Order: sequence, then C-alpha cells, then structure tokens
Amino acid sequence: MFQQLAARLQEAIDRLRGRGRITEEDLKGTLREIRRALIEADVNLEVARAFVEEVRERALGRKVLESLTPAEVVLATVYEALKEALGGEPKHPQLKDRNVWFLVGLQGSGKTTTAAKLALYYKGKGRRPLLVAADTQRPAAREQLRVLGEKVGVPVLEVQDGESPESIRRRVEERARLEVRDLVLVDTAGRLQIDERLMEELVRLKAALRPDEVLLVLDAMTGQEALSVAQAFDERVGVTGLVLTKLDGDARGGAALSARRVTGKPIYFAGVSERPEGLEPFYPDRLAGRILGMGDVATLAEKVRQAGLEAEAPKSAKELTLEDFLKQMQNLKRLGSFSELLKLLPGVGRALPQGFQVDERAFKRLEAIVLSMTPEERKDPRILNASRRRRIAKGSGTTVQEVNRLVKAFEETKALMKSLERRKGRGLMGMFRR
Ligand SMILES: Nc1nc2c(ncn2[C@@H]2O[C@H](COP(=O)(O)OP(=O)(O)OP(=O)(O)O)[C@@H](O)[C@H]2O)c(=O)[nH]1
Repeated sequence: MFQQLAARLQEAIDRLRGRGRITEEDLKGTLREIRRALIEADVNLEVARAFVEEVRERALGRKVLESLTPAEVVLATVYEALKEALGGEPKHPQLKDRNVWFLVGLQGSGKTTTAAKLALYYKGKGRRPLLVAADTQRPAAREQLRVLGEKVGVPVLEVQDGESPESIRRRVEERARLEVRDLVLVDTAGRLQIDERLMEELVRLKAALRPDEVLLVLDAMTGQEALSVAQAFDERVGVTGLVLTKLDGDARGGAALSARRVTGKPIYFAGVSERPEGLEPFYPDRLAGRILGMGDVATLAEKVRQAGLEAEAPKSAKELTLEDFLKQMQNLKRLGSFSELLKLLPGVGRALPQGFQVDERAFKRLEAIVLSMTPEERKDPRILNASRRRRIAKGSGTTVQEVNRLVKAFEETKALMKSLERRKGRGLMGMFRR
C-alpha cells in the first residue's frame, strides 16, 4: 500500500537521522522532499502545500527533548499530519434499528463488490442485510450482485428494467419486513462517467428510499480523478462517507490523502482485496504508521503529546528559573523510561546517557528542594549562600549535598542552553524555537 510514497517519505526523514542538530536549511530540504513525495503520489497540490506547512509549524513550535533527535520530532510530526489528512479519528457509519444505505460510484469502482463485502461484514456483526441490485438498465450488473449475494449468503432483491423508484421502495419495504432485514444495502446504477441521467435517477431513487447513508465507492487507483468524481456525486446526490477500494493494488495514495480535505467526507472503509472478506474499517492512525514504515510511531507521538511537551516554548537561558527546570524534569518523568521510548523507534540504537531516568522518589526530593526556596532563590540560585542552602536542606528534609547537586545541574543546563543560543538558528534549541 502506497509503497513509493512510503519509501520517499522515509527517505526524506532519514536525511535528518543520526544528527544531533539540524539547521533550518536541513528542515527546509526535508520539507521540500516531503512535498515532492506527496505530489508524486498524486496528492492534491493544495493539500500537499497545507500538509507541509502544518508539519513545518508544528516542528518549529515543538520543544525538542534532549533525548529525542530532530529527526524523531519531525517523524512524529509527519505522522500526526498524515493521520489528520487521512481523517483523524476513525469514523464508522451510524447503525440504527433499521438502516438503508446507498452505494454510489462509477462503473468499475468496485461498488458491487463492496456491497457484497459490506453485507458479509455486517452479517458477521449480527445484522440481517438485504442487498438490492438497483440498476434499472443493466441486467448484467444485477446478475453480478446476485452471484455475489449467493456467495456471501445474503438475499438479493433485483429491480426490473425501467422499474419506478416508488415501486422499488414498496418492494424493498415489503421484503425487508417479511424477512426481518435491518440493513438494506442498495447497489445503485453505475456509469463509466458522470452523466446527468444517472444523477437524476439517483436523486429520484434517493427521494423514494430515503437512505441513512450514501456511501461513495472510489477506486483509489484513479487518484485525483476519484476526487472530482466525489465532488460531482456529492453536489448532486449528497454523500455521507467514502469507501476507498483497491488499496491493495499499487495506488499511489493521492486519493486517500486528499479525500478528506477535498470532499470533507470521512473514509469509512478500505477495500483490500477482490474477495468478499477484503474490506476493513479505515484507521487513519494505522495507515499513517504503515506509510512511515513503523507501527509504533503512533505510540511515540501519543506519548509526546500526552506529556504536553509541545505546550510551552522553551525560554531563553536568561529567563530559565529553577521552576522551569523542575517542570522540564517533570515532563521527562511523565514520558516514562526513555530507554523504553527509544525502543519504539526502529534503527535508533543509541546508548542512553547514564542515569537519565528520573525515578519518582528522587523527583519528589528535587521538588521539595525547589519548594523550600523563596521566589527570588528560584529565579536566581546564584544568591544561594551556605546558610540559605542549609535552610533549604532542612526545610525540604534533604541534605546540603543534594541541594548543591540540583543547583549545579541547573547551572549546567543553563550554560548548555546559552552555548546553543549563541549558535541560534543553527543549534537545536534555536532551530525549534518560534
Ligand atoms: N484488488 C482489488 N480489487 C477490487 C477491490 N474492489 C473491487 N475490486 C475489483 O474491481 C473490479 C470492479 O468491481 P465491481 O464491483 O464490479 O465494480 P462496480 O463499480 O460495481 O462496477 P459495475 O458492476 O460494472 O457497475 C472487479 O474486478 C473487482 O473484483 C479491492 O478492494 N481490491
């Protein structure tokens, strides 16, 4: 699925790997590569531009952790942007006690196959589907659904040549009532291209059957083309959700990545083989992970987000107080074990600095020390003379040595930040500061 796009995106991000620091030029280069990869994958131009801009803004606004390299931050950011482009949270059609769903789409899109797949899928979930072969002009299309219906063990109601929407409605209602069918799947007529008569027919059938969902079946292999089809169908018939078929083929990804933004409709399902079982609910996060060649990147991004690490921009060395320092450590603690975190990233065999983990008890002591300081002391620990340090140790139930160690670690962090700031624009911190 999307092999070429996947390879190109991974390559673009890999350029940043193994570097402790990246320049703005590096990031620009990577974003340029990402944009090219998207356009080659037939992603809508506007969508590709917005995507890259979003990644850029997020990467810049995001605080870089000592233990996460810029490549990892960019990776997590691209992952999130991909997930969003694919629709964000997974969406499923609403199921009620009784349901009528339309399947609409061009001939060859996989509409009939998808109708049978949906029947099988929901039958497996305890529903009682009824398939309706609703092409009033092509007996061959109805015949195809009849065969598929038999295969999946779901009854098929076939319309007659030229049958009126009203008559279809009556027959469907009667059959559903008699056989206690609670999910009516209507395989509507397909044409090779959008044509006015087809649209009119669909509009009339819709007025008669009043479907709860109108699912547009799109062939992912047709890329951008699929989206103009989607817009045409939506304008005339009204679409509630999409099914992308043939994602198992060598679809480039353009349709999937552009569909949500261009049509505003959620992708409910993906067709992943010709067989009746080849239908999957569409999970944006899993697909985004797969495109980036790593399932676990989802977990990483979630951890970074949960820890709220991107919430505050880093202060300058001059403004840094002991309270900020404490907050940073709290963030590290919330991330949990860094060795665990790094294991989530394939190809990161980096050895961790000694004693990087902050355990709960040690952290509590550090916190107690900072809390025992006056606001002035927290702002500027240089005023901490021996007697103040003794007072703090006593107040926090710790030792003077521990107070000294904390102050020293703070001064070192400040010094490190300063030296990075001197290389502002090229250094890690400068790079990611707005
Ligand atoms: N590989 C793959 N093939 C699919 C998928 N969905 C449908 N197909 C194939 O695509 C072709 C067209 O599918 P149909 O279901 O006949 O398409 P349709 O839109 O109903 O077309 P008409 O019945 O002619 O109106 C068939 O050969 C299907 O087997 C899919 O998810 N993966």
